[in-house]
Amino acid sequence: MAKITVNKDLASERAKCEFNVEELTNYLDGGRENTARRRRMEDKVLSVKELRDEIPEEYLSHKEKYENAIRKAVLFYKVQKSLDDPNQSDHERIRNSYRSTITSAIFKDNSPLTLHIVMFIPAIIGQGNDEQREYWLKRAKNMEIIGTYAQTELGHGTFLRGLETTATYDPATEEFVLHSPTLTAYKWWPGGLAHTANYCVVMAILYTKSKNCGIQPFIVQIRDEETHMPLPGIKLGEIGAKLGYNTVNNGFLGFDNHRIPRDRMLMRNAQVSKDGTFTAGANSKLTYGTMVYVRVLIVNNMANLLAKAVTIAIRYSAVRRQSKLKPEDPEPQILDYVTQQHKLFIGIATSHAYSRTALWLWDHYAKVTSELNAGKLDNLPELHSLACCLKVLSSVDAAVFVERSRLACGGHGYMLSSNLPQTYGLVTPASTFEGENTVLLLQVARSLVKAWQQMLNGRQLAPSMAYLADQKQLDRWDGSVNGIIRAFQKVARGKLAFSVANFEKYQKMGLSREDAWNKASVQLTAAAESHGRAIVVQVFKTETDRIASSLSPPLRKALDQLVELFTLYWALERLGDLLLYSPLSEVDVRDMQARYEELLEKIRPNAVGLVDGFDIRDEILNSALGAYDGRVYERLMEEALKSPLNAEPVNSSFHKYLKPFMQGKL
Ligand SMILES: CCCCCCCC/C=C\CCCCCCCCCCC/C=C/C(=O)SCCNC(=O)CCNC(=O)[C@H](O)C(C)(C)COP(=O)(O)OP(=O)(O)OC[C@H]1O[C@@H](n2cnc3c(N)ncnc32)[C@H](O)[C@@H]1OP(=O)(O)O
Ligand SMILES: Cc1cc2nc3c(=O)[nH]c(=O)nc-3n(C[C@H](O)[C@H](O)[C@H](O)COP(=O)(O)OP(=O)(O)OC[C@H]3O[C@@H](n4cnc5c(N)ncnc54)[C@H](O)[C@@H]3O)c2cc1C
Repeated sequence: MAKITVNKDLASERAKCEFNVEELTNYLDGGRENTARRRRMEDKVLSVKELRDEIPEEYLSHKEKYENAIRKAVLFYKVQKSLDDPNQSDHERIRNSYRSTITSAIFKDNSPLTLHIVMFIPAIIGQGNDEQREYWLKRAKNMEIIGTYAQTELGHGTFLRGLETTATYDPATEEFVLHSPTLTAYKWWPGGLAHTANYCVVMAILYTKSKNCGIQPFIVQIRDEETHMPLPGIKLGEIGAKLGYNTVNNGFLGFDNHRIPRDRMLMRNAQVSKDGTFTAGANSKLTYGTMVYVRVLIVNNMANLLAKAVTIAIRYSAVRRQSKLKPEDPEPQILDYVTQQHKLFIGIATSHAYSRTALWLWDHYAKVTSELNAGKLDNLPELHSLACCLKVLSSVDAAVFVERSRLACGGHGYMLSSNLPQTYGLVTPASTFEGENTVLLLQVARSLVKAWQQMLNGRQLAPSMAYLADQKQLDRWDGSVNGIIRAFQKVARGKLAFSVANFEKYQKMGLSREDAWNKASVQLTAAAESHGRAIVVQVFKTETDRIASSLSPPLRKALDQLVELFTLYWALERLGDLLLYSPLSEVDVRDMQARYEELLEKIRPNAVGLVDGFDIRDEILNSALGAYDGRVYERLMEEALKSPLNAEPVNSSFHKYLKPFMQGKL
C-alpha cells in the first residue's frame, strides 16, 4: 500500500490527542465488533470501482446526473444485498446501521431509491394487513417493484385533511377510483416518483357510500412493469431542479379516474369491505405512522451529516494558516482562533448529542411500536410528540452548524469540491420534509398544553413531560450540568405556563379557541422548542453517563467535556430565558462564560482526534478540504483541473462573442 504523507500540522494535532481515537470510534459504533462490521461493509462497497464517479457529479447535466445515479443505485443495492445478514430482524438491521454513511460515498446528492427504502417498504409494513405484507413486501424487498410515498400535493403538504386526491369506492366493480380533481390535487414532491418508481403508496381521501372516511393509504401501480410507460389515467413527471436532492428524482403525479382493485387499499388499520362498508381503525392517526418512523430516522441522519461537515471543517482549520495572532509569530492555524473553536466545537458536541438521542428515540420507538402491534395505544401521543420535537431540533441545529462549518472554511467552503454546500443541501430540507418544523412544534405545543391540563387535574404525565409537574423552585443556581438541565426544564415549564395563560387570556377576551391559539402560537412554539432543548440535554447527559462509564478515563473526560460544552453553549444562547425563569445572576453568567472559554481551550488539543473518531473515510467525506491527509491545496487544484472549462486553453465563446464584442464588431 502506498504510504500517505500527512500534512505536518494535522500529524502534530494527532500526536497531541489525549485519548485513544479507536476507542472513541468503538464507543460511537456501539462496540469493537460493530466498528469492524461497518468497516468491512465500507471496504466491500468502496472496492467496487464502478460505484465511483469519473467525472465529478457537479459537471453532469441534470439528466446525466439522474442516469448516473440510477446506474450506481442499482449496483450499490446489489453490493449491499450481498452483505446483508438475513438472520437480523428489521429492527436490528436498522439499529446496526445507524452509523453507516456509505451512501454519501456514492451519491453527493442522495439516491433515487431512498424513498423506496425509507418510506415505501415501511409504509407496507406499517399499513398493510398480513396478506398484503406477505405479497407486497416480498416484491418490494427483492426490488421486483420500486415504490415511493406519495402524500404531498401541489396545494397541500402540511394539512393532510386538506388533501384533494380522492379514492372513491365502486362496489359494482369492487374497485377504488383514484382521481385528482384539480391541478392543486397533483401529488408533488415524492422522491423517485418521476422516472424511477413503478408503484407508490398514495395517501388519498377515501369516499365510500358517499361518506368521507378520511385519509387512507393505497398501493398503486403507476407504470407498466415491462415497458415502464405510465399506465392509462396516470400523469407523471419530474418537478425540476432544486437546492439539493437533485438525484432523488422528485416527481408529480395526477390521476384521471384511475381504477385499482379493492385489495390495494392498505388495510392494517381501517378496512373497506366488498359492499363498501367502512370499518375505522383503533386510532385514525395510525395512518400517519410512516411519518413518525421517518422523523425518528431523521434525528440520526442529521447527526451523521453534521459529523461529516464538522470533520471537514476541523481538519481544514488545522491545515489552514491565516493572519497573525502575535506579530513575531508565523501565521497560526485558524483552529487557534478561539472564535473558530466557538464556531466548530459545538458542531462536534451536537453530532454526539443527536446520535445518542437518536438511539434512545429509536429504542423508544421500537418499544411503542410493539405495544401498538399488541393493541396498546397509550404511549402513541408521547411518541408522536417526541418524534416531532426531536426531528425539529436536530434538523434546525444540523442546518445551522453545517452552514457554520461551511462559513468557517472561508472561500474554499463555497466550492462544491469541499462537499459542504451539498451537505447543507441534504440537511436543510429536513426542516421542511416529514412535517414542516413550525407545524411540528405546534403539534408538540398541543401535547404540552394537554399535559399541563392533566397536571392541573392531578393526573400522571408521560415520562418525558413529568418534569412539568415539578413545582419546586430552583432556589439556587449551582452551575453544574445537572443543575443547568433542571434550569432548562424550568424554562420550558415557565414558557409553557406563560403561553397557556396567554391562550386562556385571549379566549377570555372573546377570541375563539382557534384564534386564541393562533395569537399565542409564537409563545407556544417557543415553549415547545424549550421542551425539546431540555430533553436533548438531559438525554445526552444521562445516556453518555450510562454508556461511557466503562471507558478509559481520558476518553470519558473528553466526552464529559462535550456534554458540558453542549450544555453551557445552550445556556449562554438562552440567557434571556434563564434570567427570566431561573435564579441566575450576573456573576453566574460571567462564570459560565469563563467556563465555556476554558472548555474550548481544553478541547482544542483533542479537536482533530474527536473528528477522526467519527471515522468517516475520505471517500465518504468526498471533500478536498477534509481528507485525512490534509493535502488541501493539492486536492483543490486537482479538483479545479477537472472542470470541463480547463480542457482547452481558449473557449469557443471567445471567438464567437468576446472577440467581436471587444473589437466593436458585435
Ligand atoms: C438510531 C436509529 C436510527 C437508525 C437509522 C439508520 C437506518 C438507515 C436506513 C436508512 C437511512 C435513513 C435516512 C434518513 C432519512 C433521510 C431521507 C428522508 C427522505 C424524506 C423524504 C420526505 C418525505 C416526506 O416529506 S413525506 C410527507 C410528510 N408530510 C408530513 O409530515 C405532513 C405533516 N402534517 C401532519 O403530520 C398532519 O397534518 C398534522 C400532524 C400537522 C395535523 O394533522 P391533523 O390530522 O390535522 O391532526 P390534528 O387535528 O392537528 O391533531 C389531531 C390529533 O392527532 C394527533 N396526531 C397527529 N399526528 C399524529 C401522529 N403522527 N401520531 C399520533 N398522533 C398524531 C395530534 O397530536 C392530535 O392529538 P390530540 O390528542 O387530539 O391533541
Ligand atoms: C426535499 C424534499 C423531499 C420531499 N419528499 C417528499 C416525499 O417523498 N413524499 C411526500 O409526500 N412529500 C415529500 N416532500 C414534501 C414535504 O413533506 C412538504 O413540503 C412538507 O410537508 C411541508 O409542506 P408544504 O411544502 O405544503 O409547506 P406549507 O405547509 O405550505 O408551509 C409553508 C409555510 O406555512 C406555514 N404553515 C403551514 N401550516 C401552518 C399551521 N397550521 N400553522 C402555522 N404555520 C403553518 C409553515 O410553517 C411554513 O412556514 C418533500 C419535500 C422536500 C423539500
